[in-house]
Amino acid sequence: MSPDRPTLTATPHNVGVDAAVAAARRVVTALLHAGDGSAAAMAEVASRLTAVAEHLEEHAPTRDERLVDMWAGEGVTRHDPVTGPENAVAPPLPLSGLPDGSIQGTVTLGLPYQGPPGCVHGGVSALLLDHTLGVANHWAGDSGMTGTLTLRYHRPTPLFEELTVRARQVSVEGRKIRTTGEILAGDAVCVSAEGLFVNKHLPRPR
Ligand SMILES: CCCCCCCCCCCCCC(=O)SCCNC(=O)CCNC(=O)[C@H](O)C(C)(C)COP(=O)(O)OP(=O)(O)OC[C@H]1O[C@@H](n2cnc3c(N)ncnc32)[C@H](O)[C@@H]1OP(=O)(O)O
Repeated sequence: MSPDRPTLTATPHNVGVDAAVAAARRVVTALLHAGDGSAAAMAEVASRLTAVAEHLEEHAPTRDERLVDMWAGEGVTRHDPVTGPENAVAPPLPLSGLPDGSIQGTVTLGLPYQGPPGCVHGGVSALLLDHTLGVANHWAGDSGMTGTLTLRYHRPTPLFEELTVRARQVSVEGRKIRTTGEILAGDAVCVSAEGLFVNKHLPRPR
């Protein structure tokens, strides 16, 4: 971690659930690459994946226990669908704080995130931006829930290329927090976002 670029999201471990989740992401991508035309023995693949799921389910805590556990830490989240190392849905997108108060991260998205041919799904872009704007608010000190998120899709966002996702808090007026952000491919802005967050927090499960 660079001292002038603090990491604002959980760092994945190479062991335990994080390592298993990294393998699961690889499986999701490999399945999509394989498709119906694959020569792989899909019935055997399905059987082995089902056995893995059953093993995990057998050894999991209850859902309520897990919810408490997920929210027990006071720092960054490990389970969210954008940055979380224990969430196989997350690409993941690691985020760092910049000296000017903004935050930024880079990510390369593959086939699981496709919308138009060869390009990122617009809803996935919205997910990345909503979360990044939210983390920018935490980093700035005033945070809340998304009230309104306005997106402009300037040009198709490419898969398989490094994207930069960045955001900054713009103003705080009473409970209303305004935040902006962008997704860029190289120097080109693909998607820009304006968010109106309202300072309100749901209680953590206990
Ligand atoms: C472990 C630590 C973790 C740290 C890192 C984690 C990072 C996580 C990042 C996660 C990121 C992901 C984030 C997520 O996924 S958040 C999940 C998605 N968002 C929601 O589910 C929110 C659902 N809505 C609500 O809960 C409430 O309606 C909110 C909270 C929005 C308002 O609440 P409340 O009912 O109490 O508000 P109020 O009526 O007293 O009005 C107050 C003021 O606000 C104005 N207003 C109200 N609504 C809207 C609106 N929709 N747009 C624009 N403005 C709105 C209103 O006019 C008034 O202004 P004024 O009249 O005073 O001028």
